[in-house]
Amino acid sequence: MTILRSVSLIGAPTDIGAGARGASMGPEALRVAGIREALQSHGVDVQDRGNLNGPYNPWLPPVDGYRHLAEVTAWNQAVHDAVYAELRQGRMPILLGGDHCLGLGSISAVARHCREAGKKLRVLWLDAHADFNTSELTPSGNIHGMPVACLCGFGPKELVGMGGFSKESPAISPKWVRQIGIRSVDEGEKRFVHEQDLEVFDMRYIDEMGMRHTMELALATLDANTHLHVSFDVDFLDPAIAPGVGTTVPGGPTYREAQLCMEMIADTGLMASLDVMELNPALDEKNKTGLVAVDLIESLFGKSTLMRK
Ligand SMILES: NC(=[NH2+])NCCC[C@H](N)C(=O)O
Ligand SMILES: [Mn+2]
Repeated sequence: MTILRSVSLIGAPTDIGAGARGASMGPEALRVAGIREALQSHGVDVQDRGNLNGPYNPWLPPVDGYRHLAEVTAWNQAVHDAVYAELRQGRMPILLGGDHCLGLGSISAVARHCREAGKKLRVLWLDAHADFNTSELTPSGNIHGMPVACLCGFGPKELVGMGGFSKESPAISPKWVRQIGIRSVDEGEKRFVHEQDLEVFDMRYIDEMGMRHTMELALATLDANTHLHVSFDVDFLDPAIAPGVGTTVPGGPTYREAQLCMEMIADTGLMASLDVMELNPALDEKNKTGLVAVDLIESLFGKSTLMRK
């Protein structure tokens, strides 16, 4: 039940899977917002591994339902390798995105590590979107709308196969995923989410049942042998507190709801890897969104805003 106290920051400065340019500046904005110092103040050993490299963004239209598939693959392979290397060293990788297509590289590395270590995996997907599109369903071709589907085996072989997985034996099962904060799902994508039985706690659910009950369910049935991965798309948050993202959707969790969400994750002591995705400084206001993201990450590492010890 101990949180890994050795963390490695991995920057992935690209917006290759997104529908707006600018998430490529996310890693630096998180550093400027003080992510390293914030974690250190909670006793975490932090190594900043710097930024990964990859192809530039050619900004082309989709081909066969995918935008920039070759470039997305190259970036994800770099992320996969870097995340996997940290896990092998017993360190906790924190991926600084970059757009959410990179969740594929990150989580496939986590899944590979768990498979080898005989660990169970639970993925918490904090997002406004389900990111469960396929090339047939996508309205945009933007691959940041597809990583969850790819991880579950539905996508191009370049992405589905990363880490030695395949359509027959994908990186994760939909059963391992809990999505929280969802409020924008495309029509075909919605059908597919139901078909695959993804467990989605959408905003209507959070409105009616509250964040506490939501997180109790999302974190139920974890045990000491579970690797908890958190994929935090900053657009999970209400745009009032987090305007600096490419695909804002109104009606997200408030500051307090988000804090409670993070604190309850921290209470499990099981978080072993994290993605912080989609921060877009070009759309932000004086790095306000970067700062709120860092504040919430502190809560994931046990900062309590209240009178708790
Ligand atoms: N990670 C994200 N911000 N995803 C947004 C996806 C938006 C939309 N569902 C699409 O497929 O284009
Ligand atoms: Mn997302």
